Amino acid sequence: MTDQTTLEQEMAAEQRHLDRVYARLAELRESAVRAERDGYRLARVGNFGALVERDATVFHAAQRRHALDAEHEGLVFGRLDLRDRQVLHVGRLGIRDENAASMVVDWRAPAAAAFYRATPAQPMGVVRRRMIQSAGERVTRIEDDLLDPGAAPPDMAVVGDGALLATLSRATGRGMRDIVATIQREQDEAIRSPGSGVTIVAGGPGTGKTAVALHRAAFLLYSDRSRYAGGGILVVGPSTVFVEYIASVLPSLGEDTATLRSLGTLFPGLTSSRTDPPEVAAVKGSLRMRRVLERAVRDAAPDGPAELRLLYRGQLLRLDRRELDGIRDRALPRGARRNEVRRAGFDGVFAALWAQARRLRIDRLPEQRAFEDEIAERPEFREFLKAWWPRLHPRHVLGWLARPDRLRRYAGGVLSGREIRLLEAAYRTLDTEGLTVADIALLDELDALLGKPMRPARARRDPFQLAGGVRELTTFADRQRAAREAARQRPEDYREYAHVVVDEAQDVSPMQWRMIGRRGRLASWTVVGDPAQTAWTGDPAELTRARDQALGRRKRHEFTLTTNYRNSAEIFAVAAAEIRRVDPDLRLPTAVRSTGVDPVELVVPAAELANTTVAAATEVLGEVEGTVGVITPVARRDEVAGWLGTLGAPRLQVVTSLEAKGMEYDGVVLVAPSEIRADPGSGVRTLYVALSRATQRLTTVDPTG
Ligand SMILES: Nc1ncnc2c1ncn2[C@@H]1O[C@H](COP(=O)(O)OP(=O)(O)OP(=O)(O)O)[C@@H](O)[C@H]1O
Repeated sequence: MTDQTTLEQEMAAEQRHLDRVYARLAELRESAVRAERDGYRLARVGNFGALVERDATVFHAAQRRHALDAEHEGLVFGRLDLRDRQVLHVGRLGIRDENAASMVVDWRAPAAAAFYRATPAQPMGVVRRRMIQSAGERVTRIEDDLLDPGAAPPDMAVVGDGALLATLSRATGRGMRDIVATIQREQDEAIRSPGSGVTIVAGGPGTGKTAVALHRAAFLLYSDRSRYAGGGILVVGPSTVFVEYIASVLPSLGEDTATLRSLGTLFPGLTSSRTDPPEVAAVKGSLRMRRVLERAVRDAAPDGPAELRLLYRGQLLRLDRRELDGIRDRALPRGARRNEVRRAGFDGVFAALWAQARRLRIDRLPEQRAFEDEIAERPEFREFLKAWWPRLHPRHVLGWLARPDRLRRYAGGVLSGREIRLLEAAYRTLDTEGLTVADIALLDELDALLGKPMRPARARRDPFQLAGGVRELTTFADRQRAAREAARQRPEDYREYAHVVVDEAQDVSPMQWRMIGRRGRLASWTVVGDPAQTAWTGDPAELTRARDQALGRRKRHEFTLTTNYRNSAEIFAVAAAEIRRVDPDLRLPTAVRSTGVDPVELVVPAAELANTTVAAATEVLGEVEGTVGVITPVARRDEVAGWLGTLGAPRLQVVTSLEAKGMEYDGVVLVAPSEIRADPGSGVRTLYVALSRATQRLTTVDPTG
């Protein structure tokens, strides 16, 4: 127990430092605003010298002001007392006093690494590590670890009683929080792993994989801003619900240049959040679909003309279906892209008509060139060409799969009879229900196979080129600002990301790996996931192959996280028992927090499921301050949402067991868990995910019979 006076004295000392920091912050902000204003005035002079000077004022000032505004809350969260008596305060932002002495070290700077990594066994020169919590500009709590007692001066106080656990027990808001103040050593190692190559982070539920991935993105932006903000960082998550959940973490760390996308929104112009049943997703996600799609893109357009008939100088020129198919085949050698070789197809038609005209010995037949020009003038011939070899959008070709005869033709010998029937049933509702997330990867594949129709190259904008055409000297701040602009201006189908982060990677199908891989050819990667949570029921070897292909031969750095920070020990025990059904030897993380409250398990007659669910949700809403997730089998989502109406809005969210991937709620009501488990492919694993979403309360409601 810490004595009260010591605690008060230590808190007062930290408060004095914090006051100085905020006073300095106000000064910096004021001078940034002034500099920005003066800079604009200077720029009006318009000569080169003034522009260069503006460089040092406006850009720097605006960037600085932006950072100062973004990082106000919880600015300082740590302190290190080192063996050499030096004291470092660690925070969201680096700040120096008027004599350039450090008041706060940025958490991503090398000097701050010891804050996260030092242990009693390896103190890294740290005698005492202090965590500082604050609300607004007031210090509310401090918590010390004495790492090197032998080196501690006799008057060094050590105070506090478990700030990490206190942080973990706080209620969850709608969005994920950053963990910058409490990053743990094993997490820090993954966050600061080298920027190049592939960093793979594994670990069970709640071990902070997502948090690590996002903090790593912030770390990379700090360590090499021109590379990562310039080229861009793409963060891919499983669902729209998840992307909304994590969207505020990077901005809370002062970074807003990364692009966040769900797997259903990676293809430009078409999006989906609808999921297929796992056995359908396994077919759509299989690499064998590539062969099916290759066949489709070689096929005749369904409503295209069956033949060409043309009256030329009194004679009928005619190309029948077989001849037209032959011309298309020859114009489309393997690997050619249909939209890009239209010209070759048209040339084939001209050549066949010319040969026929010669065979028919048509009277006064002109030279070949003149013959072709004459035909090309005819509107009905031009209409024919457009209908016979239209410019195809991937969505057109995907629509062809909804015709059972075509699907069987494309998939015959590639997919099994059962798989074809599954696809047939799934695509029967394509026009009414729309695309699913798995279709988006197929569209992207089709896009690669079809190629883009030729269009004139557009001039690329130089993000550093400023108004007036003067390419100015660029400073760090200048580039940072340009990078932010570049992020905003990136085209929707941008593919040159410098870094790609893939979250919940265990659920990325082979076809989805191909889609993501196309966007990361030049990238280094961070891949996080937990194989035990996968809903993938297809061929695991295919999955590895597709993933390896996307990641290339880049050097891999692997990390495993071992502590579950999300679930109470009581809740995780239930989830752990579930996964042990299929994987008794799996190494599971340790849940660090106990609430003393066991999950509630209700089994009720089917007729009472609705009432019991509403009652359970009401009770859990009363027990926790933060969010409540009602997790349902996929088929029951709308029904359950109907039972609940607006209950608990906006704290309560209804999600399917598949949408629950990566999510976290303070309380969870899980509806019909045995229906989720009943899926023979991935049921148990999906249920394991659903059972491990809650931080404090879990109630399951199962219907009997
Ligand atoms: N070092 C930490 N300090 C405080 N909170 C942490 C820490 N690490 C993780 N957390 C919290 O634990 C929870 C789980 O983290 P996260 O969602 O990143 O885990 P995950 O490994 O991605 O989980 P899952 O695989 O179940 O989706 C989050 O609320 C996160 O903020």
